[in-house]
Amino acid sequence: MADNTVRMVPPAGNVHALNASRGPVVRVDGVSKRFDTKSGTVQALEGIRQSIGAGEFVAIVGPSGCGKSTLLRILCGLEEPTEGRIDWGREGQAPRMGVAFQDHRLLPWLSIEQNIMLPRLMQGRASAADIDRALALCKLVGLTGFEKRRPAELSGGMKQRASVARALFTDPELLLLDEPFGALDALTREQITADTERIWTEQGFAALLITHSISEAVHLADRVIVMSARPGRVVAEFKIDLPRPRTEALGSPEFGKLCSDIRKKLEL
Ligand SMILES: Nc1ncnc2c1ncn2[C@@H]1O[C@H](COP(=O)(O)OP(=O)(O)OP(=O)(O)O)[C@@H](O)[C@H]1O
Repeated sequence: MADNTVRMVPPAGNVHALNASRGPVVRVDGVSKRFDTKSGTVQALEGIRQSIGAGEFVAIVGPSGCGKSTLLRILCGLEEPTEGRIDWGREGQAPRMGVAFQDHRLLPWLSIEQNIMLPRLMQGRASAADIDRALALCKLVGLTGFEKRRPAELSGGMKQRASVARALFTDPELLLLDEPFGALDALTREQITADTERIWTEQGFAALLITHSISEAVHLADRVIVMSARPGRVVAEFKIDLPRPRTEALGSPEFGKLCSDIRKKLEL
C-alpha cells in the first residue's frame, strides 16, 4: 500500500547517511546541448559530467545563460541532450521527481490544497489519503490555515511554499529547484531557505538547486558546482562541510570564505 504520510522526522538516525549508502540517483555522462534555431546555433552546455548521490543536496551557480536551466530541463525530460546521456541510478529507472520553478505555476482557479494535489488530480480523483497528504504538506511548508485559499490570496513567498509542497507531493527521491526563491524579498528568501534545509533534513530526498545566490547555495548544499559562461562547463566544485542546520553558521568566517572562494571562481 502507498505510504501517504509526510515524514516529519527522520525515520532512524541520519536519513541522509542511510541514503548515501544507496549510491547516486543520477549520473550526467558527458552531456552537451546545442540549440539550432532559425536565428543561429547556441551551444548551451558542453561535456557535463556529474552525479548526484541519494539524499545529497547539490547547488549549481553560474552566469546568466550558461545552461543551468537547460541541464535541469534535461534531467526532468523536457529537453534531450545533443550528446551524452543521463544514467539513472536505480537499475536505469528514473527516480520519482518533483520540480519547482521560479514562477510558481499554481493554477489560479484551484485552492492551495488542490494545487498541491495536482499531480493526483491530473490522474483522476484525489483520495482521502491524498487530501491528508496535501494538508500535511501545507503544515510542513508553513501554510496551515491557507489550504482552502486561492493563489491570488497568498503572498509571493507563500505561493513559492505551495509550489515546493506540490513538488513534494509525490515523495520525490530527486527534487529539482530552478531558482524557486529568486523573485522573493531578502528576508522571505532567508526564511524559506532555512525551511528548505529543515524539510530536506527531515525528508531525505536528493536535491538539485539552481541559484544565482552564492550564500543560498552555501546555506543549502553539500556540494556547490560552479559553471562557466556559455557554453556551460563545470569549472569548479566546492564540498560544503559546515554543520547543519546552517542558520547559525551564516555570519561565520568559514561561511564567508566559502562564498568568496566561489565568487572568485565565478568571476574568472
Ligand atoms: N528552447 C531554446 N531554444 C533556443 N535557445 C535556447 C532554448 N533554451 C535555452 N536556450 C539558450 O540556451 C542558453 C542557456 O539557457 P538557460 O536558460 O539554460 O541558461 P541559465 O543558465 O539557466 O540562465 P539564467 O541564469 O539567466 O536563467 C541561452 O543562451 C538560451 O538563450
